[in-house]
Amino acid sequence: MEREIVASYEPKKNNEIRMFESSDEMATDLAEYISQVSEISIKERGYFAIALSGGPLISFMRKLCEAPYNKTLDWSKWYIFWADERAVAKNHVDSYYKSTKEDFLSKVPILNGHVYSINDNVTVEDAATDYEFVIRQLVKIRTVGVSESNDCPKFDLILLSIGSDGHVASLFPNHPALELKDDWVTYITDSPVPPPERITFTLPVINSASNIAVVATGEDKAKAVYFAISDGAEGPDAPSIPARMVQPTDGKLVWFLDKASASFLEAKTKNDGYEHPKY
Ligand SMILES: O=C(O)[C@H](O)[C@@H](O)[C@H](O)[C@H](O)COP(=O)(O)O
Repeated sequence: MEREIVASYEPKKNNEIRMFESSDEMATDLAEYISQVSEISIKERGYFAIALSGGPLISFMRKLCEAPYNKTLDWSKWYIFWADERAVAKNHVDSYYKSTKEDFLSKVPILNGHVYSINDNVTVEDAATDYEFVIRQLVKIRTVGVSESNDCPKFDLILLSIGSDGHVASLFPNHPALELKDDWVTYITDSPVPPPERITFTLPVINSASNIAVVATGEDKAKAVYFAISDGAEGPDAPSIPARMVQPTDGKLVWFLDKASASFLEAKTKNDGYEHPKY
């Protein structure tokens, strides 16, 4: 007898879930997705303002440095930001700027003047204030768009990766930074994942983006992914998963999942007697 397939998780409105068999397939699709979003943004606004973050993201963007994208994309219209950054020197091994420069920026013709990295010569608090100021200037002249629902910047694309605790950017479970409503950029000094000092976009800024993509790889993300994606998922940990609070106001959210990170979702969907662990 055929098993009944029931979708026992309900993806939220404006959420799309893409699952991949291999890292290569994910990288191919992510490059195509970023390319399409950049083309649409440049056509509609004349610019492409993209915010990056850490984790495996940059390696998944590797195909943008190859044909056809290295030749076809209008790189002169790209503006680079970071949704979060570790407060370390730009040449420090922990710096997202450093790894992004080495693995992406040095391989494509993005203009140096369009790369907005964090000031690494000041305290983490001042770095957050400076970064918000810079973004405010760019919103004024509309290099970065503005949200129709609030005065937040409307990045064309914010790329995030998810940690095993469900953190996105440098927004960690139960951290007061999750509650901020008026700040665009904030700082933390107590990150549970080292290094402790970081700056991060706040949830209102993330959720005001036109497009958000979250990349998840590895079985250690399966629980967080399930709680983040599934509206109906319950459990004491569920409400504290920061990735669950990522929900674009007017934009669209796409999840890029490898098989391991999607394993709880798939098990729940198949209704094949799999007893989902209770959290
Ligand atoms: O310092 C951090 O906050 C981490 O580097 C984090 O941002 C990372 O993106 C996730 O932990 C996923 O990374 P992996 O998929 O490599 O586990």
